[in-house]
Amino acid sequence: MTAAPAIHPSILNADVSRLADEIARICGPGGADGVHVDVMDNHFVPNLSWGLPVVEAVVGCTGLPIDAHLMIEDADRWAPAYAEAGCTTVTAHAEATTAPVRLAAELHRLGARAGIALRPATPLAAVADVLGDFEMLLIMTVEPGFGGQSFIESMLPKIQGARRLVGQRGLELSIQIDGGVSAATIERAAEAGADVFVAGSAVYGADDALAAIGELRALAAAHMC
Ligand SMILES: O=C(CO)[C@H](O)[C@H](O)COP(=O)(O)O
Ligand SMILES: [Co+2]
Repeated sequence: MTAAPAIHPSILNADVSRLADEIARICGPGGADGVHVDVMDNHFVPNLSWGLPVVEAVVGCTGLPIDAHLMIEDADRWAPAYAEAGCTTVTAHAEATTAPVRLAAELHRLGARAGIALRPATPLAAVADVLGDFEMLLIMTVEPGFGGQSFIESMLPKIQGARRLVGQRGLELSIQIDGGVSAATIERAAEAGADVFVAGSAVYGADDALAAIGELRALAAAHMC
């Protein structure tokens, strides 16, 4: 049995003109376990979001753990600054780092947890040998770049494979999924072995964000392996 599920709302589709209020909307009893901040550079993905100044502002306006998902090229160069900015976890894409073990060590030195992310087309085998150096594996369940897409069901075996590997090797590794997470999809992802769930539109598209988080958490908890 894995630990309790964690729900990390993505602020990608929040109202950025009122970001502090939008973050306050997910805080409170039974609220978010962390804030997921998507950084996009219009090179690694065909979209541009925000960079370090906005992430620093988010760190400054909540006591929740901040989870930076870096969809940027040359993560080896840029990721450490997000650790220095106070992010709790900094996740780089496996496709955008040439030295993942060295990067994880640098993030740890700066006081952050290290995450490694996989695009849907990148197999688990690409990172299997380095997972012991990371605290979190992020399995993308949409093509990175945009919120509001449909969950890619064919990622379920990858999640199962990751959970198996964690068990076989006794790793202390969170398995996060990101993209298309909703009340309609979270149960299958939890059954497959995910334990950290990023949800953007399912939370920020709801009138009552706290209720949406509570529903997702309850569904995941009832189906975690
Ligand atoms: O990394 C991302 C997109 O690349 C976002 O975190 C993700 O898409 C969240 O939005 P939604 O829950 O609406 O799919
Ligand atoms: Co993300």
